[in-house]
Amino acid sequence: MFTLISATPSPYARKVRIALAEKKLPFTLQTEVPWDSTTQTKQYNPLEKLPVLILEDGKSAVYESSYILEWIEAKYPDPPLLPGPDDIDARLFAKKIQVVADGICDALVIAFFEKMRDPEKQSQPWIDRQMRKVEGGLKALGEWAEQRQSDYLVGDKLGLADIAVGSVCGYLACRWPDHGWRDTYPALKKHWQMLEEIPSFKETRPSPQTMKDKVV
Ligand SMILES: N[C@@H](CCC(=O)N[C@@H](CS(=O)(=O)O)C(=O)NCC(=O)O)C(=O)O
Repeated sequence: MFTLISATPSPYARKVRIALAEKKLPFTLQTEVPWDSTTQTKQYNPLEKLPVLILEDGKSAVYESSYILEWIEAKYPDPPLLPGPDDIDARLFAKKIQVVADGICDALVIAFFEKMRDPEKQSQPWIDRQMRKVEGGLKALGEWAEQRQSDYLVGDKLGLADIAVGSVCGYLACRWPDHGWRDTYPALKKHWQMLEEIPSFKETRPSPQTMKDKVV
């Protein structure tokens, strides 16, 4: 059986948890705080990041969430989470949506840790730059949510794009509860609320974690 190294707030790990559930692939969830010295990520990932999918041999591992999802889709194609090669533009669009969703998460994580520094060491221009990426990314997601032709962002069934967007929206709701994206982008809010009722989303809702070690 697979083991997934995950963390309770991680939007990247949530994508993988949802995909494994949607494909009915059983796995052991190994929840860690990747910022603490106790994490096992570096035993499997030279980049010391989770999520890490440890394969059935207990040693080989796949890491970087978008690559883990590509790996799962290639090895376990049914049910598909991407349009087929016969609809390559839709397939590529779904991956583009994941790029933006993950990029919002990346900027949020950078801003989060910049704000953990002693106030006099924080760079406001650096935080502002990250939050510009968050706002620009959310604007794009909001437009795609408005333009969708079904309940889902690409095609007419749950796919990678929905999983990535649901994960970043859930992360914002968890870590940035006062951010106004739900008022600014009602179509995105409606899409996210629909996703959160799906069992694989319900079972993977993010929650904050407590970091023991000093990170910055
Ligand atoms: N691009 C990576 C990002 C993964 C990532 O940043 N993971 C964080 C944890 S979380 O932000 O997802 O909660 C991590 O392990 N950070 C530890 C480190 O960067 O040393 C992915 O998509 O998998």
